[in-house]
Amino acid sequence: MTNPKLPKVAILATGGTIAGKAASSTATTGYVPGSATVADIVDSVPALAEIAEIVTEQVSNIGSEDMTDDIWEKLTEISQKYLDDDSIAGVVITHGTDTLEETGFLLNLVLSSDKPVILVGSMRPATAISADGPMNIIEAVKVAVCPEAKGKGVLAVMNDEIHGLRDVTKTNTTNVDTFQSRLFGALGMITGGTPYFFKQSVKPHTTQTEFSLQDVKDLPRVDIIYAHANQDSTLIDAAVAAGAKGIVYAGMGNGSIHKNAFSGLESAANKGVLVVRSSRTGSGLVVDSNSEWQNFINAGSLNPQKARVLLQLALKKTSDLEEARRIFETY
Ligand SMILES: NC(=O)C[C@H](N)C(=O)O
Repeated sequence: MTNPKLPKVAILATGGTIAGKAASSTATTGYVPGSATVADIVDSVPALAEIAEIVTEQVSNIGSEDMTDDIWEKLTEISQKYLDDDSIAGVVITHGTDTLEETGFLLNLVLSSDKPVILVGSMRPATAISADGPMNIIEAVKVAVCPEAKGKGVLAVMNDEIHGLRDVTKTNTTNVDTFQSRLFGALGMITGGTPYFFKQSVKPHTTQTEFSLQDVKDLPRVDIIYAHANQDSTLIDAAVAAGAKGIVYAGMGNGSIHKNAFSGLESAANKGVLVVRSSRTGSGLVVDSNSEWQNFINAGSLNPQKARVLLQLALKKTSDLEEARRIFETY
C-alpha cells in the first residue's frame, strides 16, 4: 500500500490467531493459527491505507505457542532493521497472544530505538463474526504513528487499550479483553479512533537498557518449575541434568518454596545455576520472606514467563548471583 504523503509503518507478521482461519464464521476455537499471510491481513483491512503507508514482511507464520529462540533472533534483527530505517515511523508486529508477553518483553529489553513498536494479536480468528483482529490492527497502526507513543518502550494494543510490555499479561483463555496489566494498569486507551496516553513505566527499556541484539544469540536454557502441594525435587534435578543455567520457580504466594523442592533448588544454586523465585498467583511482588532462601533471586513483579526472559538475558552478561540480583532490581 503506497501513499507517500502518510507516515510509513512496517507490519511484521509472526502468525497467531490474527492470521487464523476457521471452518465456520461462528467457530472461535479449533482453528488453525498462522494460516493467513501478512498480505492477506493487510488486504482485508483497506482502512489501513488511510492511516499509513504500509510495508510488510513475513517473519514466521506459527501459533505463538510454538515460539522458538530462532524466531526471536530473526524477529529482533528484522525489527531493528526497520527501526534503523529513517523512512519508517514505527513498527507493528502481529503475534499470537499465547507468548506475546514474552516476545514483547524481550523486544522491550533489546531493541534500540525510541520509535513506537507495537505488538498486536487477536482472540478470534480472521474468519469469525465480530473478529477482533481488524480493529486491533487499525488501532495498532494508529498508535505506531502517534508521536506520544515514542520513547514509551514496546507496547501491546488490543481491545482499545495500550499496555506496556513489561507489565502486560494474558489473563483469560478466550476473551477479547484478555490482556491486562494487573498491578499497574494500562498506559492508555484508544477511543473514537484516537490514542490517549496517561502514564508510562519508570523501568528502563529499549534505548536505556544494557541489553542488545547480540544478547538474543544462543540464549541459555532456563526452565520454569511450577510449585504445587506434595512437591519434590525430581523436576528441578532433571532441569539441571538437562543443562539449565537458570531456573525460575513459579512459587506459591510470595514465592514460597515447598520444603521438599527447596533441597533441589539449593543444590542447583550451589552448582552455579541462578534460581529466581517468582509466583504462580498472577499478581503481586515476590520479595524476601524466608532467611533460608538467600541463594535465590526475587522476581519482584515479573511473572514466571517474564522472569524467564530476563534471566536468559542476565545469564548472557553474568553468572554472579549479586550481579543477576541487581539486574532483576533494575528491570
Ligand atoms: N489468540 C491467539 O493468538 C492464540 C494462539 N494459540 C497463538 O498464540 O498463536
